[in-house]
Amino acid sequence: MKKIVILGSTGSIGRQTLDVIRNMPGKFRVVGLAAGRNWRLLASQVREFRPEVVVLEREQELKNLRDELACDETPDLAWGRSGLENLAMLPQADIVLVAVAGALGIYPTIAAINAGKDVALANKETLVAAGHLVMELAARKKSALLPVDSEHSAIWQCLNGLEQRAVEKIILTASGGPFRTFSKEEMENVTVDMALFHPNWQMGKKITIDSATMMNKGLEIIEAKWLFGVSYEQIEVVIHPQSIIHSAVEFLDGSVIAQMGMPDMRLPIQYALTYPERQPGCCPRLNLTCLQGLTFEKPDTGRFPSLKLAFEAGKAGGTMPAVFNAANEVAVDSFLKGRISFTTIPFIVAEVMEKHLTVKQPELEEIMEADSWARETGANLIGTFEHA
Ligand SMILES: NC(=O)C1=CN([C@@H]2O[C@H](COP(=O)(O)OP(=O)(O)OC[C@H]3O[C@@H](n4cnc5c(N)ncnc54)[C@H](OP(=O)(O)O)[C@@H]3O)[C@@H](O)[C@H]2O)C=CC1
Ligand SMILES: CC(=O)[C@@H](O)[C@H](O)COP(=O)(O)O
Ligand SMILES: [Mn+2]
Repeated sequence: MKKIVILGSTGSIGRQTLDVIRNMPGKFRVVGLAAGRNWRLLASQVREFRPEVVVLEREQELKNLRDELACDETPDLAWGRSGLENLAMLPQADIVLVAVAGALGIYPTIAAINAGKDVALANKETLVAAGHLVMELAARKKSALLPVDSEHSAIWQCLNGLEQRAVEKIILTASGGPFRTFSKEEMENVTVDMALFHPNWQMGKKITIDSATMMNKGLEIIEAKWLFGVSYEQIEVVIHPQSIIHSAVEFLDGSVIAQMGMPDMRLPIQYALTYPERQPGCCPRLNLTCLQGLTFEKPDTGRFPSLKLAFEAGKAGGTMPAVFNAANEVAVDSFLKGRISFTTIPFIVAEVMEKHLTVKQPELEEIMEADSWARETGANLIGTFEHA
């Protein structure tokens, strides 16, 4: 039985991971769970899965959880970044699933790899900000990085052990989000609720906004570069509104292999957890004759500048992708709070990138410094918008 730690168990990926595990009795034992503030949901997960260690973001919610679980057999409890990192290194764990949102994921991912764990990585921001460090560390520690992001799981499945030098290009599919057909002017007036309505996937708020700006695809371009060792010239984004083809690989001989399935994250989660095996699970089946048709379009970088910014950040390298990511995180947060408009998000990211002096081959400390600088610079810019 594989022993698993889930970081971000109360979120969209975390809850779906627990569903996968629930539907594969006898295959997994949940030894650790971490969440942010949703201690009530965490308490019910603790009662169901009986982990040995549980972590929350802050001490105050941890007290609530302790009181809530008082009559039960209580697991070891911890809080904060150190709690998260220690949980990622839990000696009895075989695999750590990282599904916290944002650059916060860097710390437990590095901790898990350092402890020699296999890492099922949903958190794309980690590779965007610190890809060169994480990939090098994983290779050195012989820790497997198992992609969970649907497109990267698809590419991984298409490659299926084939040599990377046989790859001509990676075709990264994108739904285009809720504003795929909107004009620039129409996008200026969209509301938070409109942006939170993804046509195909139910996800956490941050990634849902990223899908609407197509920043998600930008982050995924950089994630793919690190996971599959390709150049940016070998990555093509194709809009595929139905989200049935999760991505494809074109090989040197012209053959294109694509991975298909219903848009349900439980399939890539399950594949990462059972790899290298395939096992029956709870995912809905794809019936090709029931599909209305699969369509494809070129992305429009005029309406969705995030894609262009991602290629620029990735090609600049060094600390620039961390700045790209952090500026986006603050901008998305401000949009969700109603402080800036939707189209201001990529504008803020572009402005912050413009001001940044890239540090080449940065250490983790320099990446985190660049991340903090970008958040502060982004926040100041956002302030000028509010007072304008
Ligand atoms: N959702 C999806 O379908 C997909 C998501 N991803 C990626 O996976 C990651 C997670 O996304 P998603 O599940 O949608 O996000 P959610 O916002 O739904 O979940 C985030 C999780 O992280 C927890 N969390 C937040 N802060 C902390 C903290 N300080 N310490 C510990 N836990 C914390 C939250 O806890 P709480 O709620 O208790 O505060 C929650 O459990 C992102 O990087 C995203 O890009 C990738 C592909 C698809
Ligand atoms: C489910 C998943 O992997 C998301 O990253 C999804 O791909 C978002 O859809 P977009 O293609 O709209 O960004
Ligand atoms: Mn994805």
